[in-house]
Amino acid sequence: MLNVENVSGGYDGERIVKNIHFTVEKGEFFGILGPNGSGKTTLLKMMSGLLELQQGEVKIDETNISALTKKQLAKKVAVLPQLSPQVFPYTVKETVSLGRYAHHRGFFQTWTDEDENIVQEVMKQTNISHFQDNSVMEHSGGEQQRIFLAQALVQQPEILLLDEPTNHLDLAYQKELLDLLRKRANEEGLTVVAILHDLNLASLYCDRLLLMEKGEASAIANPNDVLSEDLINHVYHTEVIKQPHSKIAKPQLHLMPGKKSEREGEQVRMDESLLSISPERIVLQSEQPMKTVSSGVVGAGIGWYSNFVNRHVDANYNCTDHREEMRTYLTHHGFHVSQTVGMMTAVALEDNSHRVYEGDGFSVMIVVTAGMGNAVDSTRMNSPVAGPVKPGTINTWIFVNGKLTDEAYIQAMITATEAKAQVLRDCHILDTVTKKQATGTSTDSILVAATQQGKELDYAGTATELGHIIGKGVYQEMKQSIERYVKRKEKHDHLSFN
Ligand SMILES: Nc1ncnc2c1ncn2[C@@H]1O[C@H](COP(=O)(O)OP(=O)(O)OP(=O)(O)O)[C@@H](O)[C@H]1O
Repeated sequence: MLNVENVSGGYDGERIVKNIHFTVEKGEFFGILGPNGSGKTTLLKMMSGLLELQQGEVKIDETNISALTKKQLAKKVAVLPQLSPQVFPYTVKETVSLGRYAHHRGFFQTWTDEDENIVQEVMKQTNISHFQDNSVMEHSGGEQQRIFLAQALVQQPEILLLDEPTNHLDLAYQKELLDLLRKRANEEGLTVVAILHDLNLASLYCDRLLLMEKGEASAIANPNDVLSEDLINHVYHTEVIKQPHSKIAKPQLHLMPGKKSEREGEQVRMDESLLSISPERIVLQSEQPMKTVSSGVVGAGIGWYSNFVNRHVDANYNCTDHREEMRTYLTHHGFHVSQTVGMMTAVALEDNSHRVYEGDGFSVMIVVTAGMGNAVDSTRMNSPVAGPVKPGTINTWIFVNGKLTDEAYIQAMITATEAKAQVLRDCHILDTVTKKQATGTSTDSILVAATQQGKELDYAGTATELGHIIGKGVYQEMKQSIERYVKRKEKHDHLSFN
């Protein structure tokens, strides 16, 4: 266990680091963050015994490090300093081997098999074996970083102190180095203390973080608490947005770039002139990407998209990989798949219904295509919905010219779904199997997209103007579209009958 007890210190009597107090447990990965000049390196130098303390103590397992000889300390603590431009003309292997110094008794003690095995193993782990006979001077900053990390690891310390270890490393090596350190921490109980500038990497790898500000500890806690928008904004004087990582329970911070021009952020256009409707597809192309939450065939989930395509497919459309087929279709028709949300429907697109609804400082455009072939009661108890599904689906598009919160996106979906159930009730649409009231169809899709410009719209529940417009608008457009669908079907059935 490493104890940093009320430590203060600096250079030439000046106090740079002030009253820092924390404990790092065996096997813990502890990160030190802070703006340039906040005292991180000075603190690390004091923890490694390189810089004398003005006040306080640094202890390893209750022993003050000032009571240890250099060699005793080197067996316990290894340091990877910031990369120095000055390197000596040794080979890579010689440089790494210097890390074994603490384990040799006499100055001229011979090199043992154990030393060789450890050096070879660590060089393999840090991926430097293949250039072990080259001079260190021939290597790039990133390669030198790995060489000096290997030197620290062959020292087999209990505690590893690293000053910006991922500097100079490309993306893959940053991940590899941090994976390696975390594995050693978990499996071998190596205690890792690392100064990191990348707050997102710190979030992914560190168990706890110390955030320094002007030589003092601004926070010591788990990454979720330290990486709060307010704290980071306060310490770095920079606006960040905190979001969860999409795959694991770790926070990530997004920077907000400054405006490109004064015009950026002005209200953007969102009206029917952006829509083009043909029997083959309905397309909305916006001038700027919109933040979209959708259940489309392509572009589903959360993302920023500028093309929205509702494609007509034949009633007998059957494809083993409909996502891939849809991507091919979009590409073939000139849409960049990465910028497009794509949906499918077998209903006649002429029967769509759409309109722009004006709110106070914002607008909403709603576009609906509706078919009832798979009408279903979602509360059906006995028989699950099973294929083959007949073509016929409700695709609902809601475009908001305004700035929505995540909460508003979710509420918009709730409001739209409630409106859908009401339309189906009023249109007497029944579940095709149970003949009870239908609440939707088994293949419905929805998208809510917002320009994220203009008026801030925090909520979209029915108590708000936005919610009211969505509820009313979805009801009206969907009802219109269903009535057109029903009329066409009656005409078709009548013709087939005759
Ligand atoms: N050898 C030194 N002699 C005198 N002052 C120093 C010395 N090293 C650093 N300082 C000063 O101490 C303060 C803290 O520096 P330190 O290197 O600890 O900050 P840091 O948080 O690691 O910064 P960075 O993120 O830029 O690496 C700075 O104002 C710096 O100028």
